Formats: sequence, C-alpha cells, structure tokens
Amino acid sequence: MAWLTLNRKNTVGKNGKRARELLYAEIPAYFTWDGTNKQWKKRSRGFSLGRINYVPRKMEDEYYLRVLLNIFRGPTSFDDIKTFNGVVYQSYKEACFARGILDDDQVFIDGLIEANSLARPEQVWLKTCHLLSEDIETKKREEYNNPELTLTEAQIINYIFQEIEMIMLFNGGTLKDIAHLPQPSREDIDNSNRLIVDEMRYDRVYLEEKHVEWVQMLTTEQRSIYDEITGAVFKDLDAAAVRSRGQVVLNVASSGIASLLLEGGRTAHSRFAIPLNPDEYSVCKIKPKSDLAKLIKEASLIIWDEAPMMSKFCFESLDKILSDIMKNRDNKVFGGKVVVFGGDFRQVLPVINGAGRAEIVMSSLNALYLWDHCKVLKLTKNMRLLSDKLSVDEAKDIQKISDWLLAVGDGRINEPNDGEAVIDIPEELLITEAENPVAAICKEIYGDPTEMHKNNDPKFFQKRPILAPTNDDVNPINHYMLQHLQGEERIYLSADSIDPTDSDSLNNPVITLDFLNNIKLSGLPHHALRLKIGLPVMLLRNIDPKGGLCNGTRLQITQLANHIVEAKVITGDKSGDIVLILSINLTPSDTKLPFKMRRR
Ligand SMILES: Nc1ncnc2c1ncn2[C@@H]1O[C@H](COP(=O)(O)OP(=O)(O)OP(=O)(O)O)[C@@H](O)[C@H]1O
Repeated sequence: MAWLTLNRKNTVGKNGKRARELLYAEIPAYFTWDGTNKQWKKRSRGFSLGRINYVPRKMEDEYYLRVLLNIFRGPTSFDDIKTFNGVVYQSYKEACFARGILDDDQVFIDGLIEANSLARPEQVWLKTCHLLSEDIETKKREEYNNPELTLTEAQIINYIFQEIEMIMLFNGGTLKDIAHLPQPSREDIDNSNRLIVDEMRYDRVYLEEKHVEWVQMLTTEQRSIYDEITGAVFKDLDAAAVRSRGQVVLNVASSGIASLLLEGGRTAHSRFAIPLNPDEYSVCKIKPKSDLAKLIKEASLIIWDEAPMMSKFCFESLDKILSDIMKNRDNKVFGGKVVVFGGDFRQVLPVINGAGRAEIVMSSLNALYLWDHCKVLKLTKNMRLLSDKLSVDEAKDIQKISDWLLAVGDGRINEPNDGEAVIDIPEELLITEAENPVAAICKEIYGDPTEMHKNNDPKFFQKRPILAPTNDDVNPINHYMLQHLQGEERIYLSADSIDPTDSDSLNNPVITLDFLNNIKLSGLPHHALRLKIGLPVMLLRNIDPKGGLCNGTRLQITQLANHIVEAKVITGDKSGDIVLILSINLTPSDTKLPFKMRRR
C-alpha cells in the first residue's frame, strides 16, 4: 500500500529518482522505510538492495502478483497492476496471460484469435469455403465425363475436403491432425508414398530443356565434375537429367538457409532424421518400412550442400542408415548410393561449444572414417567475377577482395605461420575515424539512422547486414539501432518455465521465475525482446523451411500485435511475402545449466 501511495505522489527519492520510474524491488535503493509512520521516505545516504519474498506457485494470487511486481513500474492501485492495454483483468493471473508472460496454451489461443482479426487463413477459410465449392461440380463432370452429373451438398463438401487433404499430403500434413474439422471419405484419396510422389513432381519437360541450356553453360572445370558425378549415377545423366527421367534426387543442405537455394531442398537433419547432437553411436531415426526409408531407397543421387559445417557424426549416421535401408551386404559406403558433398573448408566448420582447433578439425567431414572413399573434385574459378552485370572496376575490386579472402582462408598471410597469424586488413575495408565504433559501423552501413525509417526500398535492408563475431558484440549494435530507428516500439516478455520433462527441478523453490527471466544463453533470445515497426530482423529458428522461414531468413517487422508479429520476408525467393510469427517454446539443448528450461 505504501508503495502505491509513493507512486501516487510520484515522490522524488535519492539522486532525483522518481518513484514511478522504479520497480518494487528497486525502491529501497532510493527510499527508506519509516516503520513508525508506515511510509517510504527519501533516502539521504547509503544503499540497500530490494528483494521480493519467494512465493510458491500454489499460492496463486500472490504468485502472479509477484510476477507482475518484477516487471511493473509505478502502479498507483492494485487495479493498476491488473491493467494491461486499458483492460482491468479480474485476477493477477489473467493480467499475466494478457501480457503473454505465462507459459500456457492461452497464449496460442489468443494468438490465433488475433491472427483471425488480421484476416489470416482461418478467416479466409470460413469466408471462402462456399467459393471453393463453386467449380467442384464442373470439375467432377469433366473428370467423370458426365455433363449431367449433379452433386448433393454433402458430396460437394466431401470433394472439397478431399482436395484439401491432397494438398496437405503433398506438404507432409493431413487433415487427420486437425481436430474439429470434418474429415473426407478416403476412398478416392491416393495412398501412394507421398514423399516419393513429391520428389517426382518435377516438371520433366522444363527440366529437359533447362538441362540442355545449363550443360552448354558449364566451364571446362564444371563439365569434368558434371561428367564424373553423372558417370557415377548413370552413364549420361545429371541431377536435372536424373529428375527429368523420373528418378529421385535428394537435395539437402546443412543449414536451412542454404537449403532454400536448392530446388526441392531440405535440411539434412529433417530429410534424414539425424539426431540434433549426434555422436559416434548416433543413427538416423528412420523406421525401415516407413515412407521415408522407401524414398531414400529410391534415390539415385544425394546432394548435400555446405557439408563441411556439419559434424562428421551426421555423415556417419547417414552411412549407417543407408547401409541398413539398402541391406548392404557388400559393405559399400553410403549403402552404394552416390552422395555428392558440396562446400568450402575455408568457410564455417562445425560449431562445437568450447572446443579448440584440434577438436573442431577432428569432428570435420575430412576426419570421417569414410573420407578415403571420397573423391575430391575442385572448382577453382570464381564465377561471380564473370557476371556481365559487373563493371570492369567492380570486377577488379571483387577480384582483389576475393584473392585476399582466399589467401586468409588458405593460411597464406604472414607466412610462415602455424595456423595463427596477424592479418592486416586492407585500408579500404576499414572505418578509420570513429569516436563511437558501434555508431560509426551503423552509419557506414545504414546511413543516418534517424533517416532510416524514410527508406521504403525493400532492397535497402536486403543488401546491408552487419556481421558480428560474438553475441556480446551483437547486443550493443542491436541496442544502438533500436534506439535510433523511429517507429512504434513494443517489448515482448518471454514466458519462462522449467521444462516439464525435468521433473526433479519442477518444484525446486530456488528456481524462481525472475531467476529464469534473467538467464541469458546463446541461441535463446533474452527475456525482454524489443521490436519496432520497420526493424530488420533475422529469424533464428527453422519455423517453416518450405515456406522460406528458417534460421537465417531476414525479415522486416510490419505489425506488432500482442502475441504475434507480422513481418515481410526480405531475402530469398519468398521475398515480399508477409508472414506471421507466433511465440514458440524453445528449450536450449546444450547448456551448462543444471536444469532444463523453456522459454516462449
Ligand atoms: N557456368 C556458369 N555460367 C554462368 N554463371 C555461373 C556458372 N557457374 C556459376 N555461375 C554463377 O556464379 C554464382 C556463384 O555460384 P554458386 O552460388 O553456385 O557458388 P558457390 O561456390 O556455391 O558459392 P558459396 O561459396 O557461397 O556456396 C551464381 O550466381 C551462379 O549462377
């Protein structure tokens, strides 16, 4: 009560700090408690740390009040604490839900309702189901070659759902997974292996034409590699050619963003069900008689791009499962399949927490027990320099940088060296005058930050990333950019909890909510996520790789709602698409924490 009174008067405390600027726990640092008059008074000297007593979760009202006290500044009444966006909630718990800071399905429910109000698919479905039915009768008349055919309403609805089911099956889903939706009769639905059908859905005529065109463009170097690979698969076919003849090629990449560049590309982890943190005993989780096993058995060629960034255990798991699926009695590597790994060892190698150089090298692709069976084919010509869109000067500049990068990558700088050398960065790549380094980098890349919001060119952000070596460097840059970018801002607070699978820690009174909120881990966003409309952001999770939303996709924020963020894709072939991003549960798998936490 005394705190609320202090806020009502907005009393000035030590160092001129106003009561309303402070959290409940910060009050003792600026005010002292006058026990006789039961009120807070301005602190004249000294310092005191505030603390809010622990409350067990079963004392519901007090528990949620404590959660709110940790984030709420300057309330003047208890109703004020229960208020969010102008609505006074019945309880502290509901106020917490409304703020999206509790780990409960209510967040998802509200998110979906909100998506609906933004005119998203659910609403579209309700509005368009009668439109979808319009041409079903005509379509079926043609299909059955019966111009007199008349369908009942139930038949029409059934056909619509059958069509939807077909589309969902092609995309790896099924209506069976969606509760409360009518289910179609499954008589006419093709039960063949969807994964194989999907891989054979390529436009063979188009591929045949492209194949002729692309082969003509190949350089001598590329041609010899092309011949080598196609020679291994069939006598005279390549990937497009293999597909154009109705064979299966599995295109995978180590990262989601690299997979987007491949036709029909998937991440290697998702395509081959490779465990997330594989070790020497790991095997891909594929059941021998499953559709996926049959698809892999069918494959004539597997292409794996950016392979050097994966741990060798991923390739070992693939070797073991291929051997199993192919019933490999001759002990051929990868079950006798042709596997093409693409990549550059100068680029990113496997990322292993806390590992040194030796450990990283030992877990790389070329430390694989099968490496001796791999044939190394080299592409040395920089094709980017031959682009006809480049002027002579631009090509010269790129040539210079690319030669220098190659020298760094090959360890040819400051020779002799033992792998560690001082590298002189060319003068023209440096920003030499900077009082505030972060401000100087941001200005160099994005121009005057206060003018940035006026820039409507979608390519502006697409072409301008700032790369930082560590997360510690990322934070000040993000902070600076957010501070200077104009636009409506929102702070999203995460809902943190102990993962239900860690039953030992679930009731541990020491692990309080505010303790979880303060945890900062790499790969996990901070508890408070600041966003602004117009802000360029990068997605760090593979949410929908097929739809272009994966780790590395760059987006620009367009709307900020309570539980959902609307953004425009600014990179890749989905560029320009508007997407909705809902909060999702993240459980860091590899942490030094003695308990398993979840953040949403
Ligand atoms: N024979 C060719 N004729 C014309 N353009 C080509 C040819 N080969 C490659 N290119 C072009 O060169 C560019 C670079 O090719 P690509 O992205 O395949 O290289 P990469 O080695 O995979 O690059 P990274 O190291 O980033 O993975 C692309 O724009 C590609 O279209």
